[in-house]
Amino acid sequence: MTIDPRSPIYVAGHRGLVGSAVWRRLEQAGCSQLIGATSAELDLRDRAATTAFLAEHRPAVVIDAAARVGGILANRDHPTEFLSDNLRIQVNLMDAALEVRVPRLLFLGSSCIYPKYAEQPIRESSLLTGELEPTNDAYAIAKIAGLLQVQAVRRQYGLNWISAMPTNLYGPNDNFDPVSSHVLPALIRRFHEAKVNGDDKVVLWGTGTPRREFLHVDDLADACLYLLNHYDDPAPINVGVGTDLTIQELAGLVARVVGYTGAIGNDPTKPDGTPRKLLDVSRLRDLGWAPAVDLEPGLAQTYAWYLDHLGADR
Ligand SMILES: NC(=O)C1=CN([C@@H]2O[C@H](COP(=O)(O)OP(=O)(O)OC[C@H]3O[C@@H](n4cnc5c(N)ncnc54)[C@H](OP(=O)(O)O)[C@@H]3O)[C@@H](O)[C@H]2O)C=CC1
Ligand SMILES: C[C@H]1O[C@H](OP(=O)(O)OP(=O)(O)OC[C@H]2O[C@@H](n3cnc4c(=O)[nH]c(N)nc43)[C@H](O)[C@@H]2O)[C@@H](O)[C@@H](O)C1=O
Repeated sequence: MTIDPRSPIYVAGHRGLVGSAVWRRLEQAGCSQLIGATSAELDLRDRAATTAFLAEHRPAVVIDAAARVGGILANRDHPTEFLSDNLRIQVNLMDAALEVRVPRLLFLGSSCIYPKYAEQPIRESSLLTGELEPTNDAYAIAKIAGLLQVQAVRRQYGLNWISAMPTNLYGPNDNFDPVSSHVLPALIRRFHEAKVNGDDKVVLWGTGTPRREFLHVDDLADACLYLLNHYDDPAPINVGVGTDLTIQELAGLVARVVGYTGAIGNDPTKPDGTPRKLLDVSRLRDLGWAPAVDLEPGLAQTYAWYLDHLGADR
């Protein structure tokens, strides 16, 4: 199945980290009928408004990059909203897409759907084989419900919908808020501010020992288009780079890119989360896709973007 660039494509969440990268990638591919709406224009938690929007625009493709997203503390401290908002956003969007029989839909989950102690690297078949990481179990359950909805619609209605499970992402348009962000943008900001203020120590949350895998969002966007053109299977597919590093090693890399030369400490009172979640990306590699952006140049590009947008609202 190949996406027709002249067909209407709705990118839900098109101003976010992922949605904006997907939008850029689709533009690059010559897609001329892109549809987007901010959450102020269309709150996807509003079922009637979502149904009306899909009925009006009748997209041929929907990419669901709209969600309540955040780092480890945001997830830990707001499980109610991470469960409720994400369930409502995805159920409303998929129900509305089903009503108008959208032929192709890509749902985005996350590597946190897999068990906390899954065998590494994590294969798609590990789903539901063990307990979830408690700091993000609400978010993970919402995402698992989303991929099951995709499978149910495929089975019952024969629509060619798919799910992808990306690893931790970073890049332009990320959330750099010190409390609600993920680790990579948080560290870019913290090391930058320490450099500017002449601080001699930056403190990391947790022990620094957890391992994480980081994929540049432009690679994810490219993978999304690739999957829409080449993937047609009910099973979710992992999207990652296939290598990981410790948070302490990541901090060293960010410090080097930012030009911070002071000490790096730890705050073990903050949660570590999952010890490791390296995705097995062999199914995606076998389909013929591989990432293009290495971590260090990707970090440098993201830091340059951060400097260009200092003080700007997302
Ligand atoms: N960031 C990461 O590391 C990872 C992300 N993912 C997945 O990728 C997807 C996108 O995440 P990401 O881009 O990082 O998140 P962002 O927070 O950067 O963007 C989320 C987008 O969702 C939109 N949105 C949120 N709530 C609503 C709502 N009620 N109605 C309409 N739109 C809404 C926002 O719209 P607006 O800007 O208009 O308010 C925003 O553009 C999510 O499904 C996430 O689970 C998966 C793995 C890792
Ligand atoms: C993508 C994925 O992201 C989330 O999971 P996570 O990978 O644990 O998220 P994180 O990026 O916030 O943290 C990664 C690691 O880094 C450490 N850490 C150090 N210092 C900072 C710091 O300053 N900020 C943050 N956020 N973490 C820090 C932190 O303690 C942890 O050990 C899910 O909730 C869920 O949203 C999801 O699906």
